[in-house]
Amino acid sequence: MSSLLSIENLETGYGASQVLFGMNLEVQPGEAATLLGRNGMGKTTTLRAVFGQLPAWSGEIRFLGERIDGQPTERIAQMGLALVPEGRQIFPNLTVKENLLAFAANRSGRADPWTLESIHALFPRLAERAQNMGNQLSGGEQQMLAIGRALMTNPHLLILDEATEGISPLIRREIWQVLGRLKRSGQAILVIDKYLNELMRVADHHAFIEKGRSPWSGDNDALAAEPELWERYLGV
Ligand SMILES: Nc1ncnc2c1ncn2[C@@H]1O[C@H](COP(=O)(O)OP(=O)(O)OP(=O)(O)O)[C@@H](O)[C@H]1O
Repeated sequence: MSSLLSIENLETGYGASQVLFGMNLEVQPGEAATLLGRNGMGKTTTLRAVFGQLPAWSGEIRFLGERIDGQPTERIAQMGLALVPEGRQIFPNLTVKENLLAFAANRSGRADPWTLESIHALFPRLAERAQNMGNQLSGGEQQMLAIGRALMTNPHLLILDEATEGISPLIRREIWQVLGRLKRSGQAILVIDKYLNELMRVADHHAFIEKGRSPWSGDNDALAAEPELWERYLGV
């Protein structure tokens, strides 16, 4: 099976400051994968490179088998890669409904593409809030909207940076349930978060990042069998 997303020996950084030193990461079709690591290790930087927001200094990034390093962000998004960014980046002056419709497209050519109705069924709170402006939402509601907006592009791969950071426990639980449902429906997901127990319930495959390198990757059973890894790379 060829990987959906594959990062090989990626090096990049900001100006003279190198952050990634040969990063590797793979996400397979239909898989829920995680990228785990302490603050400042290079998770967001890896995503910036994937989305063409930072140039790769060396190494290769492939999506659907095609080289995407060096491609513009818009082209990468159109191929069916969707990001729920840290900070969510909801349009504050558009309604919830307008936010959901802003990028609606069937980029993966799904037979049953997401609609406003199916997003509302997934997150009933968004139906209640349909006419509210983006800036009238709680952090958790904004995150639901950011996920809904990404799904409305019908991506091959949904990537979430800090999926549940700063969100109330109740909505956090709802977001984990939704991610579990998406995964069971066959949606490929790459998720960054710090809640390891929840990540292990939702995801099949895990990769650690430490100082811009990837020292370990493996499946749930392998991660569960090596709790010393959690201490070493996450400090938990
Ligand atoms: N725009 C930037 N300019 C310069 N350095 C940056 C920039 N963004 C991040 N860095 C640096 O790059 C390193 C990796 O940051 P990155 O945001 O990728 O880490 P992270 O693993 O996502 O952690 P966090 O959870 O704190 O976001 C850090 O040392 C950070 O200070």
